[in-house]
Amino acid sequence: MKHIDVAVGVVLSSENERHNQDRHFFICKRSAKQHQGDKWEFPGGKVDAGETPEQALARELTEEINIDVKSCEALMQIRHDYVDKQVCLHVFLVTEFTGQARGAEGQESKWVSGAELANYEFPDANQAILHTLAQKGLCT
Ligand SMILES: Nc1nc2c([nH]c(=O)n2[C@H]2C[C@H](O)[C@@H](COP(=O)(O)OP(=O)(O)OP(=O)(O)O)O2)c(=O)[nH]1
Ligand SMILES: [Mg+2]
Repeated sequence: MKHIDVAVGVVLSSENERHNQDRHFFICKRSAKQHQGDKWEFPGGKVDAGETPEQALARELTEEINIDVKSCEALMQIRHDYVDKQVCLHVFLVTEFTGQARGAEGQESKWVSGAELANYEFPDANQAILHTLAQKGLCT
């Protein structure tokens, strides 16, 4: 089966808020023709040959959502088997960036609160991300 490494950025709003619970997350909608199409995602993409996951993260977030990552931390790695593809997601928490996040490839995108994340359909592999964010008190 096809195996791919993917860099994924959980981008947190940089507003100077007092409570973690108030922080917002930037999410994008995958296009209908992509793998796991029409689902929402944390922006990111495939790690190219010769790239580290962190380098891929910076490149993909510039391409897809127009930001420059200034600070990030590794959150977790998730291996997941879809019927047609095996993915390893290298998930980072992006805590500082410059630029205005937007769907730079024409995709639908939005900032949502931690509580609102539950209202969006993500690929199955993302359950573990939402669980970890909840454990860290970043979403409910
Ligand atoms: N970006 C992203 N990908 C995810 C998430 N959850 C999840 O299972 N995936 C899977 C779906 C895809 O199989 C893979 C991402 O690959 P991709 O095809 O979007 O990579 P890419 O951005 O390089 O896309 P492309 O230019 O080839 O269309 O990871 C997520 O939250 N964000
Ligand atoms: Mg992508």
